Amino acid sequence: MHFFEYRENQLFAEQVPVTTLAKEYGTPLYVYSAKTLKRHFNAYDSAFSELNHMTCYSVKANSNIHVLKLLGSMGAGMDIVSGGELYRALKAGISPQKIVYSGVGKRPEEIAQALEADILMFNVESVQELERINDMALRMGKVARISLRINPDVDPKTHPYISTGMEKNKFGIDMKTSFSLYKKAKDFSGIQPIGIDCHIGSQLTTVEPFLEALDKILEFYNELCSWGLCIEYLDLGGGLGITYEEEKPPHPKEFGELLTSRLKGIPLKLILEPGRSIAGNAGILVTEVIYTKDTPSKHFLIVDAAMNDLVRPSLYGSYHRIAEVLPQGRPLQSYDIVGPICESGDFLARDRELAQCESGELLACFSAGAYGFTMSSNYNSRPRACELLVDGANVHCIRRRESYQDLIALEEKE
Ligand SMILES: Cc1ncc(COP(=O)(O)O)c(C=O)c1O
Ligand SMILES: N[C@@H](CCCC[NH3+])C(=O)O
Repeated sequence: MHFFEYRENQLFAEQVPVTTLAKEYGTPLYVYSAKTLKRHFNAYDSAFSELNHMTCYSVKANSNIHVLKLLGSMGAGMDIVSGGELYRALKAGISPQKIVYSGVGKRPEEIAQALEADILMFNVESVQELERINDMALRMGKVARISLRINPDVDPKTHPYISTGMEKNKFGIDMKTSFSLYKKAKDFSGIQPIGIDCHIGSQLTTVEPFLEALDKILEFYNELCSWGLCIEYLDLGGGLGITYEEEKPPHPKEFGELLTSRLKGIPLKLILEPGRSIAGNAGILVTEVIYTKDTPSKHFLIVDAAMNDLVRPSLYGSYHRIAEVLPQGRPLQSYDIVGPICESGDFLARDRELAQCESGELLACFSAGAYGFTMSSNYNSRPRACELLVDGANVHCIRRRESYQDLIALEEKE
């Protein structure tokens, strides 16, 4: 459920016509709905209200500091994967005690930054990383709270590029090695194991893989308890999918109920790291048709948003619904909707049925609030898009459009 709706035959972002936004801020343009972000966060967070839990929004999904502030004001913690994301989270006023740090390649300076900030815990992804955190904590006179990220070898049944919990993936530590590491943890005086972590992938549309992973993790937890190792936190990561096309992922409520029934009575504090399920359907990308072009085999709509703005279709073959901002009631036509970038892989949609369009018309690309702007680049020296946050009738420009000067700013001599 989101607040991008057609009224009076035109698309609105909450109370504001999208045409008004495009006129004032230009295109390509990311538009987020504050009401949708709040609704999604509440739906997710309240689904676990019977459990002692903390919802740590996954910053990588949409890391605009104003989005982080909004979610932080609702009580969200943050899941981070880099020093840059830590910087953003702290700047957004998130308490370090609500920050968990995942990622396979934490660099020494990033570990130092997180130790300095005194974050809640590191989700450790390798033996060498654990040794490094221990050494650095000792040198800095700190004790690092950690979880091991377990790789439970479960198939999440999602796109292979975003599967993270199978043995062949680079993420986490296999169960056997994890057992021996928890046993050895007492030799690491700079480390305090306080949790177990697991994140098996993104855009999961069924609950079975989550439950399969959870069962394995709970067995693991019982084993740790039998050795007398007291773990306080169970971090189950993110990964709950959304509807882009016809997927029917479980509603957060259903997801919450299932996990609650498995976890009730177990003395663990649950951490969740949702990203896409909070931000995905809270954003659209607005683009203008520059040209229409017919070739012997295709009808092309050449639009002003490209793979540098939204890479998901090019990278994963992902589907994003695309529709006219001002429907004209014209007959349908099959289009390839492509950007101006010099790559044949630069497309937002292929062979897509859409009402016939003309140059100058606006299109909205839906479900672009997560992994949209955060994965954008300057390829072909294209300034990155402007981001707006609409809240009722109020419009906040939360990132201005980049300028040509911005493109070269870091290349100029001091
Ligand atoms: C460690 C970790 N936590 C949380 C997430 C957020 O996942 P999603 O956006 O699918 O909820 C990711 C991304 O897949 C991740 O790598
Ligand atoms: N970037 C991916 C999700 C990756 C999640 C990060 N672990 C997407 O757009 O679907």
